[in-house]
Amino acid sequence: MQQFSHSYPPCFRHQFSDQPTDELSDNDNHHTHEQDPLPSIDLHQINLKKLEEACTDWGIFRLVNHGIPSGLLSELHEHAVRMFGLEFESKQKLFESVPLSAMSYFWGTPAITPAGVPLLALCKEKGIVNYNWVEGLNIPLSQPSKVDLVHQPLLRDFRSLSESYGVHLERLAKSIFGAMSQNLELSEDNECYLSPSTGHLRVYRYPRCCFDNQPKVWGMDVHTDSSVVTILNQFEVGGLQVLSPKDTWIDAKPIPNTLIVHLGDMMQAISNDKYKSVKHRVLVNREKERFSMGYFVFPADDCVIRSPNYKPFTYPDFRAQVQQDVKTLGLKVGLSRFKLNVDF
Ligand SMILES: O=C(O)CCC(=O)C(=O)O
Ligand SMILES: [Fe+2]
Repeated sequence: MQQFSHSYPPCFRHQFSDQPTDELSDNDNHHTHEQDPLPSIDLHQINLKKLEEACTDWGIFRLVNHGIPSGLLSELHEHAVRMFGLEFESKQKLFESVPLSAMSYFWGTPAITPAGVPLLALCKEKGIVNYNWVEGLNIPLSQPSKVDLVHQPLLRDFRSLSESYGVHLERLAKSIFGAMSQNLELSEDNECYLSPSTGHLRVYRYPRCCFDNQPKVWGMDVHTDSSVVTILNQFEVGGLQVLSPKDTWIDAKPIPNTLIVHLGDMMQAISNDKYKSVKHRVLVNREKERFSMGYFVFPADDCVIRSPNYKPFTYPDFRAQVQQDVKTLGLKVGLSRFKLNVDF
């Protein structure tokens, strides 16, 4: 067994015996020069028409000229590599010693409660592998600096880098939402549809996965995000796929100095289904670990979403329904739970 696999949760270790190689795999595709199929939006000069098309047809776009210093992104990457690379048992202990409001650690599922606790204990040692091949850190950005991490320098520095990154993400989310509101002609009464205080960051490591044949294992299986928007940074290794307007899966490759913006379920509801909450998934990689970071932002808790296709509802109503469905059915049903005139 590889030595570095000791940083993996035990359920990610057992298939793991060969050497990593430097060859590029199919989804390690950041150096290919094919044309990027995703629509691209320039934050310096948002073209409203192009944005409208991207939101209506795709529900996802690539953001260029975002103005986040590349040094900040590479520092975040280095810290993530160090933190996830700690031996699993000490990593667990480390995160147990800090309040969930500062940071929480999870693996096997991206579904966690608002407090940061995984919703499902999916990691089975034997039998069908139905957990996602991912480890993550959840970092709420709402109460910056209130948490005392003085005795944990690695986490303290990471938290502080995350807060600096959060300031940029808030700026980006506000600009993008502002432009979408203009296109949708939303009134100023709808300002609560985007509440930066709900923002949180998820940092992921997708461990190498050596399943050759079946069962099919996902880094993250097909889903839509519940957010208004998600702003994603992928480091070096690809694997993210999105459902295109033609209903085919396409690679959303890591391209340096660009971010990926997903529209989430809340944005689809706010736009009364004019905009799409994009379906996406993450492939596993045999040769390389993958790191990514997603920022998720939601409506204010007491903000009622009113759209003709939907019963009035708040984001906490939606989240509670998702959590119940994940617990009882093992999957998120999503927006159709809140639509008018839908039979279950
Ligand atoms: O890691 C990625 O590229 C995507 C993560 C994602 O889809 C999510 O956290 O909802
Ligand atoms: Fe997602």
